[in-house]
Amino acid sequence: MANCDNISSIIDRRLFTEEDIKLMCKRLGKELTKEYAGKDLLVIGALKGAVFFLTDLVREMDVPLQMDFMDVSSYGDSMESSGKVRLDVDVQTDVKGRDVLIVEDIVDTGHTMKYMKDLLASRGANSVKCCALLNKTERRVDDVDVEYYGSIVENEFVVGYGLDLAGRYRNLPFVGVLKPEIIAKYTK
Ligand SMILES: O=P(O)(O)OC[C@H]1O[C@H](OP(=O)(O)OP(=O)(O)O)[C@H](O)[C@@H]1O
Ligand code: HPA
Ligand SMILES: [Mg+2]
Repeated sequence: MANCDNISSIIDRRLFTEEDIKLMCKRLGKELTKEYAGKDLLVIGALKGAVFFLTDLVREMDVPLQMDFMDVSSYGDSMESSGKVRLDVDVQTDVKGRDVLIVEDIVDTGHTMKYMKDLLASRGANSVKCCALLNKTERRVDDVDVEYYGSIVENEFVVGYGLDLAGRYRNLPFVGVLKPEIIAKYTK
């Protein structure tokens, strides 16, 4: 395990500052307010990565909505997807006939998003769209529509604002890239 005495000792580069993220949430909140006006919206957050983005995003949305969560994971302690999505905790809400918006921190290979979209659609949701803070298009394996996103991100492993490496660094208030020597401690 790598120690994290302070942020500057582990971060190589900051890609998205707190201000950048705030602006993305505001822009997306406005777009989603238009999209879901007059609809019976159910927002589903993908735990654990989406937790900060979801709570900031929904507070920028001026529509009545309900929230639920699904705990899905496929990375474990690795920087590569296992290719298998594990559903640890399911939603408690009946999605039949509902307009569903899945909120994610990142769409990378697309395995997780495709899994969630297919599952919720198979349960009879009226519509299933998604909103991700980051869209790592270069790494896509599964062809899945990402209807709303904050920014495209290059093919680098990022942490912060919910995004983790082996469960750590989620609580950084910005998104950045770890120093190579920190990554090395997790990959040897
Ligand atoms: O597009 P993909 O290649 O599937 O990657 C994206 C998914 O991977 C991460 O979750 P992870 O499995 O690490 O679980 P976590 O959200 O609990 O960190 C991230 O939060 C997304 O849910
Ligand atoms: O770049 C990433 N960082 C953290 N978690 C992730 N899950 C998929 N891609 C990433
Ligand atoms: Mg996740």
